[in-house]
Amino acid sequence: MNSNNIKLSINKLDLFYGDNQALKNIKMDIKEKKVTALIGPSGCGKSTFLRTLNRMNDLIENVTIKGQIEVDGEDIYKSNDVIKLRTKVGMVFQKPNPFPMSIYDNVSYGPRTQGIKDKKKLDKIVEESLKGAAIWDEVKDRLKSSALGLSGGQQQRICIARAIAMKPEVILMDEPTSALDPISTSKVEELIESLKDDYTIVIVTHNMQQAARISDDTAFFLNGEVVEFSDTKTMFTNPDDKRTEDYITGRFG
Ligand SMILES: Nc1ncnc2c1ncn2[C@@H]1O[C@H](COP(=O)(O)OP(=O)(O)OP(=O)(O)O)[C@@H](O)[C@H]1O
Repeated sequence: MNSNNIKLSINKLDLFYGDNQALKNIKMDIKEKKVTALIGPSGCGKSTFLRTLNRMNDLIENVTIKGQIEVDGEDIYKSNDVIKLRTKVGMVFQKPNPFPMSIYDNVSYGPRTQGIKDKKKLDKIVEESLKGAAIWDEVKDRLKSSALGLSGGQQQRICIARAIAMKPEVILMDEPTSALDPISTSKVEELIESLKDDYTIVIVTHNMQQAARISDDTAFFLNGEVVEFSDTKTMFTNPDDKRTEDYITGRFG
C-alpha cells in the first residue's frame, strides 16, 4: 500500500458556534497510518476541528458546519450513520475518563454494546486491546479491579485500549498527555508511535516538543485558520509563514 494514502480529506470546512466562526475554510489531507499533530495557541480551533472529524460537534447546540470531510472518500456529513462513523473514528480525551467499573469491563464495554457476548471472544479482545495499548503486563493480574484505582497514565492507556477495542481505523486524541506526569507522558508517546503501524492518528497538543517528537505532519492553527500544514520536520526547521515561526520559537501563544 502507498504510504501516502489519504485517510481523511477536509475541504472548505467552516464551522460556526452561533454567529462566531471558529473554523475558516480549512483544507487538509490526513495521511493513513501517520500521526498528524494540530498545534496553535489557546482558542484557535484545534479541538473544534478534531471534533468535526467524528461529528462530536453534532452534540453541541447552534453549530453550523459547511464544507466536506471525507473518510476513505465518503462524506461523513452526508451519511446518518454516526455510530458507524464513531466506531471507525475513535476518540481519546484530555483527562483520562475510565468508566467506574473494572479494567476488563472498561475495555469490553464497547464490543458488548456491539452485541459480542461470547466470553472467549471478549477475553481475546480485552487482552489484545490492553496489549495494543502497552498496558497488559501492568494489569493482567488485576483485570477485575476498578480502573479508577490505576495511576493517571495507566488510566489513559486503559482509555486508549477502550478505543482500540472498537477496532477503529482512526484515533483522535485531544491533548492526551496534558494531565499526565513526564514518565506517563513518555509511555503514552511511545504508545502513539507504535499505534501508527495500525491506525491513523490525529492529535491535538499544546506541547511543541511533543508534536516534533511524535508526528509526521503538523498543522498550525491560528484564529480558526490553518496557517501552515506540512511535514513536521519542515514545519519545525524551515517554516513557510512568519506566524508559524513566531509561534514555534515561542514568541507568542
Ligand atoms: N461549545 C462551544 N460553544 C461556543 N463556542 C465555543 C464552544 N467550544 C469552543 N468555542 C469557541 O470556539 C473557538 C475555538 O475553541 P477550541 O476549543 O476549538 O480551541 P482550541 O484551539 O482547542 O483551544 P485550547 O487549546 O484552549 O483547547 C474559541 O473561540 C471558543 O471560545
